[in-house]
Amino acid sequence: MVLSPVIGKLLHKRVVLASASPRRREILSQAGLRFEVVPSRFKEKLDKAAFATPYAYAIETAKQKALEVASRMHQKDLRAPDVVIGADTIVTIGGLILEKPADKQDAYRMLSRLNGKEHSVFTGVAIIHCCSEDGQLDTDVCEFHEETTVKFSELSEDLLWEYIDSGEPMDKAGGYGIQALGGMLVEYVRGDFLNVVGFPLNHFCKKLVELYCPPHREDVQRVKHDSIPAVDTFEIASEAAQGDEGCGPSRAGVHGHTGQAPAGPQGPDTNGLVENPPPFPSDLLDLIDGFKASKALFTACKLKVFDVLKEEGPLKAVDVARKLNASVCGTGRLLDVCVALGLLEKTDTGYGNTQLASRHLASEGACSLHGFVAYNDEHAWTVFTDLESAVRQGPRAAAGRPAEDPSQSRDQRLRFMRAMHGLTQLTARQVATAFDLSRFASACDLGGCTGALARELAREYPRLKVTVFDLPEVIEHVSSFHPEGRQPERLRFVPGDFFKDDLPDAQLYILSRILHDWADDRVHELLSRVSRSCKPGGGLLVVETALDERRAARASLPAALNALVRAQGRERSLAEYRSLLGQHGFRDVQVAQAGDRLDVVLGTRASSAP
Ligand SMILES: O=c1[nH]cc([C@@H]2O[C@H](COP(=O)(O)OP(=O)(O)OP(=O)(O)O)[C@@H](O)[C@H]2O)c(=O)[nH]1
Repeated sequence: MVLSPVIGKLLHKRVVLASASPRRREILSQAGLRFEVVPSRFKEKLDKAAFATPYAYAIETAKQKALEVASRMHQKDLRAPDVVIGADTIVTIGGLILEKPADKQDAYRMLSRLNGKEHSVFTGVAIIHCCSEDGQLDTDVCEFHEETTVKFSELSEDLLWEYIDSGEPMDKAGGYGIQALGGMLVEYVRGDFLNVVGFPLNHFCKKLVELYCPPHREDVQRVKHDSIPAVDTFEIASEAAQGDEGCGPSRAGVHGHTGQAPAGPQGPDTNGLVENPPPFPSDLLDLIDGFKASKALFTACKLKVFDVLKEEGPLKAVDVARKLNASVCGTGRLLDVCVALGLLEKTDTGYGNTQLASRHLASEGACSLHGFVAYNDEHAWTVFTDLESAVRQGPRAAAGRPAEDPSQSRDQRLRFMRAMHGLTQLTARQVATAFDLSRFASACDLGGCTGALARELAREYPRLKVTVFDLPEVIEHVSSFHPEGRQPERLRFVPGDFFKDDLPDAQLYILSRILHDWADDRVHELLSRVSRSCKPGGGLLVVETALDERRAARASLPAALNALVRAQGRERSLAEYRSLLGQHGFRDVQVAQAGDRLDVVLGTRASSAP
């Protein structure tokens, strides 16, 4: 990936975004930057007439915003962050600078000015490197601006007022948000779109390259000879950065007001020539630390940090600690780590959940993965400590251990059900719609657990009747997963063992995340039972994470390792699933993907027995 080396330069630094703008926060976090948010208290009231150009005004405002945060943080802790980023977006038309409208009338004045015309959007950005020494704050400022041209269509008064009444203009420079409803006002954009939204990401990354990955010495010589800039595009420079001696993390590469890094040698060797240090292994360090990040996430979930903050956040560390009955120091550190991991946000008022955390890490909610996290913390974590012996001796080494049996105890069973419920809810829609299943009037989800997939199927296909068939000790707990009460009429739960009992009648059988739990002999036994129950023309839908080269390596890696540490069962490739269905009398086998982690295989029962 070309981009990561540049943003990666900031990964091991404490970075603060000195902005209250949710758009800036989103743009930077989507680019993979890890940072805290501390909105600036600098009043945007500089004398515009004192600046030679509109962008000089925007840059100065951005700089003052960032400096205010740096010095406030320094005064508070006598320790400033490593980097503070400030930005200011303005709109200019006919020599006038437009900022955020003060009220609706002001928004109307601005939008009327822009109506039917071209205008410029400038964002000034300041990247401030801080250093606290002997109680003194020392700063290095790198600043730049970006300009984008935007043309508005001819808009009616009614439309303008309708837009103003939507409330959208009020916190946006020039009184419109191009990324939302305001996009409808715009005829064309020339330049960086994200610059209009509030942060020129591309230019920012180029600046990081200049700051952290100064050109090779040879390139500098080439510049002299050819007059071609060594870092002429961000992509080229960042590619170079991957093997570049100039990518060290030290402040040595960070330079002052112009933002230009020196192109000189990095250090002499005995011949007076440059000794190139190896590239800094940021990705490797991240990998080494990866397990700590997982454990921090697991611990925060277990302590219900995300639940507390969802209900009562933002809260200071001391208040979170009190609610968790935990130490203030330990809680503070855990919260800061969660900020760095992008799970929490920190502002003046305290710590709050990111949207991701509220949605997926709090224990309640349709998209909660809290149960899945707990399962990984309490079960997978322990099982994976056996990875070394599984690798040395192969998966059979694990066969001496008791099978990974989620029905061992009531608590373990419930934990497993919670994990499966969260995971299935997250993917149910993608699975249900991977194929058009409307030709089936009835379906039976074998091992369908809490019915999360069955419910989605019933919702998606209004004439489909769905049976969930699972062990009695599983079915007994189903109601606790659907606290709203009654199940939909077309959904029923039947207790039974798919290896022993008659399978319920259905036109479509579903085995979702079941086959990988079983060794080959058991898979054949199960598929032949399904095949016998399924009438010609009926279907079998298999849902699994297949070991497949098509998928990005990362997504199928955990599955590959699961197969090693599990006492029985194994992951299979798509070709194997196809062949298994074929061997058991299913024809026209088709494959589809459900999201980036699941494969769905659908076969139709042939009329002749296999
Ligand atoms: O199309 C869009 N244009 C502009 C915006 C948003 O407008 C504001 C610009 O205001 P400013 O630069 O002063 O930033 P603030 O929001 O006040 O936050 P600071 O704390 O950084 O001063 C900015 O939020 C843009 O994102 C838009 O959303 N769309």
